[in-house]
Amino acid sequence: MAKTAKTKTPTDVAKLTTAQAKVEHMRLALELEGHDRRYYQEDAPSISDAEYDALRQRFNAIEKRFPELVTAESPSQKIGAAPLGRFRKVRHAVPMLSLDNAFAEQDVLDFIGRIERFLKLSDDKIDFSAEPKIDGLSMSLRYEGGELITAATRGDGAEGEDVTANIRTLEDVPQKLKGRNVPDVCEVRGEVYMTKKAFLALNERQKAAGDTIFANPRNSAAGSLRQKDPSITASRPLGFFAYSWGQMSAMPEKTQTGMIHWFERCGFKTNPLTKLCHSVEHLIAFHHQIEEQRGELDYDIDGVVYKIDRIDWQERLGFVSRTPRWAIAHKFPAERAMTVLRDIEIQVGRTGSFTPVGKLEPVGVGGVIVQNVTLHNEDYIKGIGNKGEVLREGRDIRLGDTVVIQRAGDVIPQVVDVVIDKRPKDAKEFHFPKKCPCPLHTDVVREETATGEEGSRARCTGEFACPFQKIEHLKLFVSRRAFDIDGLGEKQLQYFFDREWVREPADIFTLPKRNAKLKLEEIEGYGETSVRNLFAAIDSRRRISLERFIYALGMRHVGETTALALARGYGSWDAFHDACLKVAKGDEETIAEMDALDQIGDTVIKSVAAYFGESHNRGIVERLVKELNEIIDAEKPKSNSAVAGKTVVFTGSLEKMTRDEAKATAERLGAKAAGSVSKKTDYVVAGPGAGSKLAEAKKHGVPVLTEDEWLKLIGE
Ligand SMILES: NC(=O)c1ccc[n+]([C@@H]2O[C@H](COP(=O)([O-])OP(=O)(O)OC[C@H]3O[C@@H](n4cnc5c(N)ncnc54)[C@H](O)[C@@H]3O)[C@@H](O)[C@H]2O)c1
Repeated sequence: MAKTAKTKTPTDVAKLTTAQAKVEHMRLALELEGHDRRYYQEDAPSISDAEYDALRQRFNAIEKRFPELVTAESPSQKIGAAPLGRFRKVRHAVPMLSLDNAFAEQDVLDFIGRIERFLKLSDDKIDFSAEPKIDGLSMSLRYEGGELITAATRGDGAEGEDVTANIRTLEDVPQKLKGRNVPDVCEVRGEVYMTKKAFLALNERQKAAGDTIFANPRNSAAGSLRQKDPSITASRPLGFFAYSWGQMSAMPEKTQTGMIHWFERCGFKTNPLTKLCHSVEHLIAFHHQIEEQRGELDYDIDGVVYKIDRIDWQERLGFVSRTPRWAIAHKFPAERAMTVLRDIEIQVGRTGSFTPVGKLEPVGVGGVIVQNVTLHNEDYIKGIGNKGEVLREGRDIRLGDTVVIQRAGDVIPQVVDVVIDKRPKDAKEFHFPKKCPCPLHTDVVREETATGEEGSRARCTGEFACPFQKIEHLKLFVSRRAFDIDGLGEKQLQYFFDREWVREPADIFTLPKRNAKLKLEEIEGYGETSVRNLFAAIDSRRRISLERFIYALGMRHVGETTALALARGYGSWDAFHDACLKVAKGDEETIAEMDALDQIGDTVIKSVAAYFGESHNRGIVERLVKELNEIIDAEKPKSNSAVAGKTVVFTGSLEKMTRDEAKATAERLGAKAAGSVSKKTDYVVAGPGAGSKLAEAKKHGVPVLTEDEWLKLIGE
């Protein structure tokens, strides 16, 4: 049963204790990682950009106050997300970076102040190139001998996806650069976007054909570009504006604006609103002017980018982790609109958590028709929750209310205000369900937070008995980081689920056996080849690593990192399974053993106990294991390597591997990969763009290795 709500507003960062900061830092890092994955890899964000920016600002404020919490893995050090396996990977010759954000004018003044101090300027005049910030996706186009040879997305900044065939279908991208004396190697970078008109027309066509409806032009541009079949990309109207460059064998110009004109001479389109500004007043006036024009533009923009015009100064200023020091994005405030809330529906997620979704009278906000709005949780609807402090503290949301919704280049907008004057007499209070809307009508409880307190989210207690959770769990089971079954995406899974062909993970593995009856090849969209490929993909997963297997079980609070920690801690499935059964029975010794494992605490243990305490779950696991050939033991960290017991910090961008890979290799060899440099650090491995950590290493006399030296040291 739902307990009484607790009113909680986040503690001011300045008042956080070290312990509180650590917990919140970890929680926010996990939350941001999830959002990054959904946004960059799946083109399907679940919160608005404004909400995301607010989370990130708080996260950054915590790291600023507690710099010891910054690790190489922190979202503040990362760009975008690693490319998915769908496309060939392309390593960028020069990393593709993100941009620092300014929200208020003071942030812009601070940015300029930092530049003046860094360059030690006194009377020198700084010129800026001010450019609309196009809300699309960045692209790097590599030309050799003037010919287009590769096109890659940003990915995680170091590696992107090879989308050359798709990019070749864009009219705005020349196959061959125009003009004489074009440098031998030119990497032209810019933004791929879809106009608002094209986006609305595409959605109409998608709707008529019963296909995916895109949430906004950015998503539809990303989705249209990242198609396996280039003819689909060709049928979608995508534009490209050039504004930047990567590797250049020679620089044809000395300024940013000069380069923009050069791009035009090469045959590219550049944004016509770009302006050379000579002072901060100029920049701010330009920002206001573009903000006013924003609604009339045919493409989405979410701010203005200011860049130092002189390229030699850009080079001197360099980078700080994921952003250049010489540029900043001055964002626009979120767009708002007023509409009526008609209904509230409850969506049930994989772990049974409830998300109330507000059904709105459709309204246009910044070129997008909005019909749904996330209402987060019960407290939020009552106006008392964490998110409730946004303008409407104390004001609840009722069915029939006129609400102000906000969207900032985002997908799921949020309610920022309730117009009490417009509240109709018959506006109805919303009673949060005490039973799950699934056919089983299971009880609902309030979720616990990572620190064990009562959270604001409600959750169905049905676990795998609840059909809503079952399908969500199956989606996780086949996802890329779990069993990763090629050809078995959400759509196919839903199809099989609705026909009761797949109701639990083991059913996936018995599909080939049952096909004589099911005849998948007769389903529309399938054929003999695709069914053969699907079965081959299923068979190839009958051998799986222990950490993936544990993650795929979908236990609450057991994400990838925890799954890895458990796998490493127990080594084999038998040992882990045995421990889980004992934990479920309350065996104190086994609980203490699990508790002693690195990164495992009370919350995970409770969740393991709850999961294996259910006979239904034990049956699911048992039937699944029977279908597999091998659950591969987890590799225990090696202790006889040259780096066993050493502490290493990776900084800058690495050329031959991602930071994640580097860290994982170090850990496998028994080293500890730390996030910050101290006297205790044994090695700092520094790649291009290394900043403060390199300076720290020098200060403490810690040996600094190049990536190659590191690889030599570990014998790879
Ligand atoms: N809603 C979510 O769940 C979610 C998740 C992750 C990120 N986001 C959004 O994405 C933003 C962060 O994304 P990001 O790291 O790509 O940074 P960013 O979008 O704030 O800025 C960097 C990007 O701006 C683009 N850009 C457009 N015009 C440009 C120009 N003229 N010059 C240079 N760059 C230009 C480039 O693609 C570049 O990669 C956040 O502020 C957030 O709003 C949202």
